[in-house]
Amino acid sequence: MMENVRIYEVGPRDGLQNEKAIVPTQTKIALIDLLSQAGFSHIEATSFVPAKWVPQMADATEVLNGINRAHGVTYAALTPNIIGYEKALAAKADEVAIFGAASETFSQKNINCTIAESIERFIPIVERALADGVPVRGYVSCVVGCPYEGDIAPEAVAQIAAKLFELGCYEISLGDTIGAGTPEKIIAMLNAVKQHVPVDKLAGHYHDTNGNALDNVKASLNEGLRNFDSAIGGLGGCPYAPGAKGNVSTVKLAHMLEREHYHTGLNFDVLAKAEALLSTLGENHD
Ligand SMILES: CC(=O)SCCNC(=O)CCNC(=O)[C@H](O)C(C)(C)COP(=O)(O)OP(=O)(O)OC[C@H]1O[C@@H](n2cnc3c(N)ncnc32)[C@H](O)[C@@H]1OP(=O)(O)O
Ligand SMILES: CC(=O)CC(=O)O
Repeated sequence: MMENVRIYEVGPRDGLQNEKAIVPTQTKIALIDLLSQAGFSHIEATSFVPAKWVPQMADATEVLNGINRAHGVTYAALTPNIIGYEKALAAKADEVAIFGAASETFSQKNINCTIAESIERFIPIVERALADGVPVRGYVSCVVGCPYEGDIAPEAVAQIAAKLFELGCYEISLGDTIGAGTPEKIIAMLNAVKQHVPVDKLAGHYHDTNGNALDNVKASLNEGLRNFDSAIGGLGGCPYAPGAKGNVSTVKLAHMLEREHYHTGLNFDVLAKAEALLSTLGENHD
């Protein structure tokens, strides 16, 4: 029997946050509505961050209010602090994500605080969310390389992954933010993290800057991971990670997994329609 792999679609957030021209709210809604028909259990729809930090996500409330919610699909949003969490809750996000980093400099540039301060900031979010019955996912950025500090030690990743898991995140998504990973580096990082977080609570979130993302997924499958993030059209990047390119493309990832005899449950015809919609945006994707 084929084993299942869950693909967590992050295109509407991680993909669109880095588009140069502001994408109209109705286009974002149309994209999420299409993706909702593709068979994903989880779609990261938006993020509740100040517009001065990420202007592209300024319409987070309108996006969540405008979509047609499909049965069985969890619509998630990034929440950097309690203000973001309150807004996400008001807009009826089904799940929220807190996002830290294994690099001090990236933490400062991306969320304007140290790693230790970020943990203090996350505690009230997780407490509130768990009391409200809202699942919390935790991200660790820069799991192999940082655009400011270079190589990141696997133990630094393990430390923050462990903290986020202890706080109450149900899953830790390991972000190769700048696509610096190679299978060897990813395996070393995973071996450190697996000492602290069960492998079935880990997800791989690999950007494809250097074309290694699919090989990094294969290496992670060998290490026992069965959860991966991807973005439709290979969209993506982070405004605070210079040079970061798109996430691994959902279609490429799903095709590779099916070739390797894993079941994704995704409908390739619907994914093709979503990619066609993206082609109207004009840049940054394949
Ligand atoms: C690898 C990746 O792709 S990660 C995702 C991409 N990166 C991001 O989204 C960047 C996220 N970063 C941020 O959102 C910011 O750094 C923050 C919110 C975490 C911290 O920013 P700071 O400017 O230090 O926040 P601070 O708490 O000082 O608040 C500044 C102002 O923003 C407002 N604000 C704070 N948080 C939020 C929020 N979540 N939503 C809306 N407004 C907010 C405050 O009310 C305050 O407003 P005021 O100036 O009118 O008083
Ligand atoms: C929050 C993320 O988007 C993760 C990353 O790419 O570092």
